[in-house]
Amino acid sequence: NYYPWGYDSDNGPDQWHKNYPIAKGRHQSPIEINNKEVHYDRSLLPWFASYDPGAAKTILNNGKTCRVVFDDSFDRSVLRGGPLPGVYRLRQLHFHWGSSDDHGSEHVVNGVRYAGELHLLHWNPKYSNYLDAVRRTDGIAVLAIFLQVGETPKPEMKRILEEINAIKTKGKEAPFPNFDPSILFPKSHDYWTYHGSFTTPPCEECITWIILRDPIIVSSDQMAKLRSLSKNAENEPNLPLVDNWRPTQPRYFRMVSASFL
Ligand SMILES: NS(=O)(=O)c1ccc(C(=O)N2CCN(Cc3ccccc3)C2)cc1
Ligand SMILES: [Zn+2]
Repeated sequence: NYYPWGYDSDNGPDQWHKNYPIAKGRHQSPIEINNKEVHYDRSLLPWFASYDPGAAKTILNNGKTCRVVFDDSFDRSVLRGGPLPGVYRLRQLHFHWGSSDDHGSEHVVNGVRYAGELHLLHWNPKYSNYLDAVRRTDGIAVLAIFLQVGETPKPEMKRILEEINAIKTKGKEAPFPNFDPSILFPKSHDYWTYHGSFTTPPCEECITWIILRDPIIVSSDQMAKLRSLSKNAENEPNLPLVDNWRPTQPRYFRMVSASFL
């Protein structure tokens, strides 16, 4: 009796371990980042993204998030440097957000919850494909950027949010050509990094997390736009797609390193 995972009380984060035992592992994400416990590592290198706008393909609503998919059939859009041993291919980006502006991010910084969190997922092409990379501790790299509500929103977010009307319900997909997600990055590349997992099932512990210290500013209206997505299919009763974030998990004996002082 397969019952899909979600974020409700009967299929939410506290239940995931029943079908995905790794969810109770020792390297789970997200986590709380506390400045007092961070290791300031001056040897950490800067990271670089070299993205080809032509790699952007489609934007979709899978009932769990809003995702933009990129062509990852060769090293076309890559992330490198920082804690990474080589180049990692950009495969998709997606968001997590709350039901109101005061929460919605997955990682929490010194007790601060942001309105949302943008994840750019990359995989290590030393493995034959994404599904193989998911099974390796150095298989995946996710660049995470916090969304903070403010008065001067980032105009670059508009392109994604304009497409929301075309993907209102689960299963809807629309062409999303010619988009370079690095236009969404904040000015500073300062980051924290640690080893963790997918924040959704299958919760594989294959991710090198690179979390930018500085958020990007979005407007309350832009967050409302994300909340206008539905997790149901077109012909079903409307269920708002909100609060698609996993609570923070135990850090156990993991080190969080910072690239900045
Ligand atoms: N929030 S996050 O960045 O951690 C994140 C969460 C989920 C995904 C995601 O789309 N998948 C995780 C595994 N992958 C497919 C898959 C691989 C092996 C077994 C089963 C299924 C789908 C990507 C990023
Ligand atoms: Zn995510």
